[in-house]
Amino acid sequence: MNRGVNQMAEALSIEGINKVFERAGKPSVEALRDINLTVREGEFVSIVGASGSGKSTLLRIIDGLLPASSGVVKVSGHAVTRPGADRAMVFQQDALLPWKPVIENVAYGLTIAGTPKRDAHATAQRFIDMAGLKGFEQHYPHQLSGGMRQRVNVARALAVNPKILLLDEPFAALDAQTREIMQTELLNIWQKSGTTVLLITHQIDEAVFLSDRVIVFSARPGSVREEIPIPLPRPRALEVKRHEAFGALVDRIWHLIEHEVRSAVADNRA
Ligand SMILES: Nc1ncnc2c1ncn2[C@@H]1O[C@H](COP(=O)(O)OP(=O)(O)OP(=O)(O)O)[C@@H](O)[C@H]1O
Repeated sequence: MNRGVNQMAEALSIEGINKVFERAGKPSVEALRDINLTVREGEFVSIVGASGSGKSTLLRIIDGLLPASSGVVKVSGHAVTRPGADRAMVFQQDALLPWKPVIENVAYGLTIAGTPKRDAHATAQRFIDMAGLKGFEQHYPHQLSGGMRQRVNVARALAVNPKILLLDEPFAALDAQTREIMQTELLNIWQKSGTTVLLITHQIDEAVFLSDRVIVFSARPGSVREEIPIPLPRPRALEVKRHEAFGALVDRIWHLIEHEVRSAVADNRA
């Protein structure tokens, strides 16, 4: 498998998405305003923005878990109306089945879709190997570290061969060192699988390290404030974080959202 073959083809197209949450007896909440964004096949794109700027809401709309108030999301040209096998989501919280070993957790999406067990396990094994979990096939989630469990989650999401992998702060619960290791693991898996990735993160350095492009959201209602291309060469190793160009990109993005992050923090304190 190699990435970048179809870099010109659009994997995801978000067209004029608005989202207003109506609340009985309370003022409605405008979460997203006129979001327009396209992601090419094999591209790695991150969204950063202040807390409450609608990032998770957008990911849930893309996944088909939540309807938009207006606008359309298309995956490979087809409008999204509900969750589907062309999208897979990984959340911050562990979503593994505690009573199933790693191999069955990774194969789970395939078996419920009717894939014969032998084939499902063969595919699962491929992604277990890719995620560096060889030897842990028969371990149960409680026998794994937090970082390993998140790797199982990523392997499970990729095993169903989604067009797009949606990652909602997947490493937020991990300590700083494990998080950095997971970032490189994710890059390795992404390079090998060729999947299109849309990642939400609060960590600007994580977004810069991983992405081809970083989308900066304004404060609520969330809208695309700026798109920053990340021209750092690939493959990337953690050393790239020490380069001047890396620091300059992180600074630029931080300056774009600093004011909004500060006001979101002040709101939460009030
Ligand atoms: N079901 C809901 N009903 C009402 N308001 C909601 C609902 N879900 C989200 N919101 C509001 O929509 C806004 C956007 O929330 P969302 O969780 O998408 O932001 P976020 O950028 O992902 O935040 P964070 O970075 O803190 O996770 C917030 O003000 C939130 O309170």
